[in-house]
Amino acid sequence: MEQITVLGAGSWGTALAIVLADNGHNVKLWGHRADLIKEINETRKNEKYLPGVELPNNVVGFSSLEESVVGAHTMVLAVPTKAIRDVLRDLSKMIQESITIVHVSKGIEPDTLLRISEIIEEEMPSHLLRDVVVLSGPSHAEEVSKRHITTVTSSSKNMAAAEYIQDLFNNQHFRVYTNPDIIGVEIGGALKNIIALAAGITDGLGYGDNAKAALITRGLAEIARLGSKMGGNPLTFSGLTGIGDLIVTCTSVHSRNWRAGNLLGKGQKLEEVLENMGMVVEGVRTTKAGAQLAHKYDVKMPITEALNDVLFNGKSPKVAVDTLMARGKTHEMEDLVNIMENR
Ligand SMILES: NC(=O)C1=CN([C@@H]2O[C@H](COP(=O)(O)OP(=O)(O)OC[C@H]3O[C@@H](n4cnc5c(N)ncnc54)[C@H](OP(=O)(O)O)[C@@H]3O)[C@@H](O)[C@H]2O)C=CC1
Ligand SMILES: O=C(CO)COP(=O)(O)O
Repeated sequence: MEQITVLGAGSWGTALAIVLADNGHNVKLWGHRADLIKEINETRKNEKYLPGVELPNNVVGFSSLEESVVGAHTMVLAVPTKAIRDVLRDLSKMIQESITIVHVSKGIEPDTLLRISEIIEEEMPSHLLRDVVVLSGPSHAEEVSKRHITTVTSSSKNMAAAEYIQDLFNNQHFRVYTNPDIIGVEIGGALKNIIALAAGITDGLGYGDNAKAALITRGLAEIARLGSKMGGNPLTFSGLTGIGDLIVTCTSVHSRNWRAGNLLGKGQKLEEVLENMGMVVEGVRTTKAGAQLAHKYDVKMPITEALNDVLFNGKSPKVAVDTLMARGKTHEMEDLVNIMENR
């Protein structure tokens, strides 16, 4: 059994701490708010992020980052993407030996357009970083924490590291696959949040299941077009971290991205929506990054661009949908076929 540190005591960090604890590991769960950590240690609950869920005794909360990392050579990074650089900078000052970082965040950094594994490689001194692994897939924390059946994918440039993480997390409720395509896995996991926001918007506007199916399918087409051009394997997008995560995020009330989109579709302003959500809505930043990536790689991403106009350029959701539907006619598969032929 191992000593593992989970960095980030929100919904996902806490749910993954439960999975690891169920597998017999000793888990140190670090959160930057002392009151939340006190609640976790005194009540075995994290009511804000996972109401009603009891934490196993082998999950111990820490509000000191320094104390939380003692004795661990594997760390799960489960903070929102905008906090990752700060946490890594602090972390690198507190460890002496090299570690494996498993990141579970779904986003792309605007402007730098870096994937999370690239940010980790940039921020961590190379002598302190053994491997970077991403664990991603259709997995709402609310269900994982209740031990409902879930499947995810472990991916790394080093397959031995991906398999090590597969072994660490895999259990009867939480089945872990491996995939060597870290680019495809990270792009699928990040960009599905854009489509989930859009699916929430069409639901909020009162459109039905046909619109939802259209968004999931055409959303997948634009994610695969971009991801393939960035070097991802086109097949990855038909896997758990592609279509799998699109389905679960676009169709579930658990999804914060879907819920935020739904409120936008009903007429609320973005600032108001984010203020009331109380949890991270990764798709907002990632939409900005997605539109920048579409431009950089010269790939058509009409849904991403339409959402970018709604979020940042004041376009109304209804006008954005109308504009999408009024675009010139096109072939369903042509762009992806061209990209694959030119690889
Ligand atoms: N929830 C889910 O089902 C899943 C989430 N993910 C991904 O996991 C990542 C984390 O999301 P999730 O746990 O859901 O988010 P939550 O909003 O539930 O929790 C985020 C946690 O990170 C903390 N935090 C914020 N900023 C910092 C910082 N600078 N330093 C340290 N801690 C910080 C928050 O603290 P505070 O209380 O102060 O805000 C909060 O405890 C996201 O990228 C998300 O896409 C992936 C799969 C499933
Ligand atoms: O990534 C998730 C499920 O796989 C969680 O999605 P949200 O961040 O939209 O809640």
